[in-house]
Formats: sequence, structure tokens, C-alpha cells
Amino acid sequence: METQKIRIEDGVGMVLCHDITEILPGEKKGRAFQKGHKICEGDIQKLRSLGKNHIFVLKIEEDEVHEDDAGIILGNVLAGKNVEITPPYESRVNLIATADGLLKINTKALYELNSFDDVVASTLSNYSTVRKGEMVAGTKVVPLVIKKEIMEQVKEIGKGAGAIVSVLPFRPVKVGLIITGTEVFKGIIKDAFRPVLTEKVEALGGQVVNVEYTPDDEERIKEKIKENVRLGCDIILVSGGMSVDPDDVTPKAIRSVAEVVKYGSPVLPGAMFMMSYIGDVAVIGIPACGMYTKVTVLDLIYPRVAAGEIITKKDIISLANGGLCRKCDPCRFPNCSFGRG
Ligand SMILES: Nc1nc2c(c(=O)[nH]1)N[C@H]1C(S)=C(S)[C@@H](COP(=O)(O)OP(=O)(O)OC[C@H]3O[C@@H](n4cnc5c(N)ncnc54)[C@H](O)[C@@H]3O)O[C@H]1N2
Ligand code: MOO
Repeated sequence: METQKIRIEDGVGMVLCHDITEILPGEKKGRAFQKGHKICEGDIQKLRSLGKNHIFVLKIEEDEVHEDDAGIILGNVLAGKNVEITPPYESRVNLIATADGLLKINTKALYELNSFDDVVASTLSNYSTVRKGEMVAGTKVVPLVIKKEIMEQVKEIGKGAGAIVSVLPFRPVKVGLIITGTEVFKGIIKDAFRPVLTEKVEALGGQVVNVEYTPDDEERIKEKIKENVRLGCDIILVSGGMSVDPDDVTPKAIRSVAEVVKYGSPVLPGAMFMMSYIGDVAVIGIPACGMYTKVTVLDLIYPRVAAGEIITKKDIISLANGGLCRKCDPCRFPNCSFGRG
């Protein structure tokens, strides 16, 4: 990169290394050309009208890339499914979701890109729920020009990683609810779980197709889980009876028919949560906090299941960092640190 003073007519294709100000007395004083601007044929007349005969430019060498071109390369490397890029401004390119869904970040590749001194790529938290039109990531380079070789390495990382920033649309899942609790079953208390769970399912485009009530009876809970599988449910949510009282038989019932990924989650609230599968049907045991607390571990895991992710034990363990709810009043989730480790 070399700085030169040149005549403006020789400047086409070169990069301004200072702002050029336009002053119209009584009307405006502002920037007509910005530092970093690549001069095109059409700019020459305007520069003349501003009284410029010479300008300082950066000559882009053969082995260098202009910041805006580098921004576009970065944007394309980062953008995966359901993500589009904006035009560059001062090399900054934004990634915009083109669908509602779950933001999926290849964090390993993201950190690799950021390990180049002159490269910046930043995203919303992995597994955030995002809306169509929302900015999910931004990227830029630090200098006005950057070595081609670095951008080649950036492209290589992209090739190896596949998608780095993607949005997985929520599936139109069929959900079965099993509300356990003898006191609820007998009508001694009114069910408060069904409306809460139905709202969470419908908010992400799913549908509650079956609701069953059972007493705290292992055998009956087990039968209802199997029935929901037969009905073709993608997800079965089983509420209540998840703790340590003698009547809390839900974990045993789930364990008798499903493959348990993890009982107990490092999320507060949500400690007594259970994640399990019968084939590819997710069977999720939800402790009573899922009903009386605005957000719990369910709000971190359910969107991922709805987007088609298979939850592993490692996924649950990883929730520990950020798994503690601050219990703000009013609740600010998802605009807080809960689940954003
Ligand atoms: N000794 C211990 N006790 C508790 C522990 C513990 O570790 N040691 N953990 C606590 C945590 S954390 C949670 S969360 C709850 C888990 O509760 P359960 O899932 O076992 O819930 P239940 O015992 O069935 O019910 C608790 C409470 O909520 C009412 N309930 C349940 N379902 C409904 C419904 N569908 N509609 C309305 N109300 C419902 C139920 O009647 C009870 O009053 O355990 C802590 N205890
Ligand atoms: O599971 Mo309780 O599951 O932390 O409030």
C-alpha cells in the first residue's frame, strides 16, 4: 500500500485516503467523498467542482484487496442458509435473516476468522431465536486495504466450514402434551401448564395436537407417552412430577420408554429437566417451574428441538455458562444473559 499525490484525472480506480468536504454557503457543509472511497469516472467532474486538482490516494497493489471488496468476501464466507448480505459501507457488511428461525453459528470457524488480526466478524448468540429481516451478524476489515493472501485464507476457512452463520426455520411440529399430577387430574386444582406450553409451541409455528391428563402413576404416564408417539407427534412435553417427592414418578415413566440424554440441567430455573428421545421423537420432562416461571431451560431447548436439532448431553452441559436466570422484574429475556453462554 502506497500513498501518492496525483492529478484527479489519474485517480480512477484508486482509493481516497482522506475525506473531501463540500461547503455550500448557507446551505451545507459536509462530506462529499469519504476516506476509503474508490474513485470512478463519474467522480472526476464533482471533484473539479469542489476545486480539487490533486488528491492523495492509496494505490492498491497487485497483492491487495480494497476494504469493501474484502467485506463482501467475508460476508459471502459467513452467510449460510436463510441469510443474505448487505452492500458494504466502510467495509462493513451485515448478515440479515431471510426467515424466522434458530440462529446456528459454527463458532469454531467464527473464531478462526477472527484470529486474523485485520478481520472482524461478530454475531448474535448461537441458538438465538431470530426474525426475518433481523441483523444476525456483522463483518468488516480493519485497514483500508488488506492482503489478498489473507482473504484467500478466509475463503479456505469458509470452504472447510460450510455454513458459518445460518438460520434454521422452525418446523411445523406436532406436539403432544401430557399434564401429570393427581391433584390436577382430579380437578382439585386448575391446570396452569397447558396454556403456558401451548403458547410456547404456537409462538414457534408448532401445533398442540393432543393433550392428556394423568395422575402421578408411572404406568399411565408411560402409556400416554406411547400413545402420543402412535399419533405421530414430533415432540412430547410431559409436565410435573419431575422432582424428589414420593409422588414424582414422571422421570421413571419417561425412562421406561425413552432413551434419556440427561436428567438434571445446569439451568436455574430448570434443574429437574429431562431430555430424552424415542427414535427421533423428543420426549421432554418439564418441572413445575416451567409453569410458574416466565423463562426456564425449556425456553433454551425447545426452539432448538423445534428447528430440528438433536440435543446431546454435551448440549445440556454447555448451558451451565449463562444458565443462571437473574430473575429481572420485568423479565427482559431474550435480551439478557440467560442462555447466552
Ligand atoms: N426436596 C426437594 N424439593 C424440591 C426440589 C429438590 O431438589 N428437593 N426441587 C424443586 C424444583 S427445582 C422444582 S422445579 C420443583 C419440581 O417440581 P415438580 O415438577 O416435581 O412439580 P410437582 O411436585 O408436580 O408440582 C409442584 C407444584 O406445582 C403444582 N402443579 C404441578 N403441575 C401443575 C399444573 N399442571 N397446573 C397447576 N399446578 C401444577 C403442584 O400442584 C405443586 O403445587 O420441585 C422442587 N422441590
Ligand atoms: O427445576 Mo427447578 O427445575 O430449578 O425451578
